[in-house]
Order: sequence, then C-alpha cells, then structure tokens
Amino acid sequence: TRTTRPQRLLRAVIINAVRGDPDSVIRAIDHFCKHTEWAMNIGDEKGAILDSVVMETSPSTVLELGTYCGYSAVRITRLLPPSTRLITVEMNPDYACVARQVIQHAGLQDKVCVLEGQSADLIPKMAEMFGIQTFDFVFLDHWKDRYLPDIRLLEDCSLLAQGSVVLADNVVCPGTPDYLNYIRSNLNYRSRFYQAHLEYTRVLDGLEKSEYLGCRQGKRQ
Ligand SMILES: Cc1cc(C(=O)N2CCN(C)CC2)sc1-c1cc(O)c2nc[nH]c(=O)c2c1
Ligand SMILES: [Mg+2]
Repeated sequence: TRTTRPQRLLRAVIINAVRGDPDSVIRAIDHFCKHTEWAMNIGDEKGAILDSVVMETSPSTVLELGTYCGYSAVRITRLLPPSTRLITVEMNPDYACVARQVIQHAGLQDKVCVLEGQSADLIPKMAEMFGIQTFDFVFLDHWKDRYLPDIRLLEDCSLLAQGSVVLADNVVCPGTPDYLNYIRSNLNYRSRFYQAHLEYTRVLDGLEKSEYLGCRQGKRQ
C-alpha cells in the first residue's frame, strides 16, 4: 500500500473535520476507525473516561507517553485551560509527523509539544527542558513493556507529586500485567480500574487510574 495507515487517517481528518474544531477532529478519526480502518487510538468509549479523569484532575502540567496520530493529545488538550501545555512523547518519527498535522488541524498546536524520541531518554531531561518540577497528570499509552520501567523512572526523577494522577491505557488488551501488579501492590499509589473495551471493538480492555500519594514505605502484603 502506497500510503501508511496514519497518513490515511490524517487524510480523513483533513477531508472530514472542521479546521480549528477539536471535537470534529475526534469525530472524524472515530468515524474513520469504525467504518474504514481500525487504528490504535484510545477511541470514544475509553476516551470519555480519559476526558472525565482529565476534568476531575484539572492538571497544570500534563505528560503523554505514546502520541501515535495525536487523537488523545487532541482529547486531552481540548479540555485544558488556556495556559496549560501538553508534552507528548513519540518514538516513531512518521507517527510524530502525522500527529503534529492532526493537532494543527484541531488548532491546538500552540498548546502541545510533540517530542520525538524514547521515553527512557527523554523523561530524565523533562524538568530541565520545560522548567517544571512535577507532572499533575501522566497518560501511559506507548508500549505495554515500558509502563513499569517508565513509572519507576518518573518516580526516580521526582516527577510525581502527592496528588499526581497516572492513567494507563490497555491494561487488559494488549495487557500490562507487570505494571498492574506493581502499581496495585504499592502503598504509594491508590489505584482504580475502569472496565471498558478495546477501541472500536467488543474485546474487553480497561484503564487503570493511579493517584500518587507521596513517598511512603513498603508494599501492600
Ligand atoms: C496494535 C493492537 C492490536 C490489538 C488487537 O487486539 N487487535 C484485535 C482486534 N482488531 C480489530 C484490532 C487489533 S490491540 C492493539 C493496541 C491497542 C492500543 O490502544 C495500543 N496503545 C498503545 N500502544 C500500543 O501498542 C497499542 C496496541
Ligand atoms: Mg492504547
């Protein structure tokens, strides 16, 4: 196939969404994925849960790991107050290129920084790069095997504060058992599972929301 799936998704956004209207971008991507071609955006069912967690957190500093085509970056950023920025990390340059165009079509380019590179390399530089201390909200949606090492790295870099919220996609499908075991048995977090379905399918999936309680000791027995 001449074009890639992200490029075909971008074309659907350009054709069907109103420039500057984030909700129409979200609708155009969901329509494309339901009726034309499945793609690994969080989607509308889990997206509504993401929206509610973002709104209840009302974060000032936001980090997303795993941009893909920018769908969740648009979902999150459209809910943020004017002065707040989203930092989103994507290791695949082709995905990052499409995401920047999707985000621009939504009119949110001034509120989103798409960082190309590996989360493991970039997390230690975040505080210095952006002049921030901690993230109020972190969305994990990059790769199941990186959730656990990256949450540990965020802790080690003191990038989580008491009250910080970490939301993880795909904890059932494809599944992140090591991350779930860690976060649910760790006294420094209060976790809650939101049952849902894999985007655009009837396959079971879910989101895990974990509030960082600050640095206590020990593990739950
Ligand atoms: C690539 C893929 C295939 C899945 C699946 O079970 N499939 C059966 C059903 N058919 C229809 C689709 C394909 S689930 C999934 C996936 C979904 C996400 O939300 C992801 N988020 C972040 N990073 C990922 O690697 C990621 C992968
Ligand atoms: Mg996902």
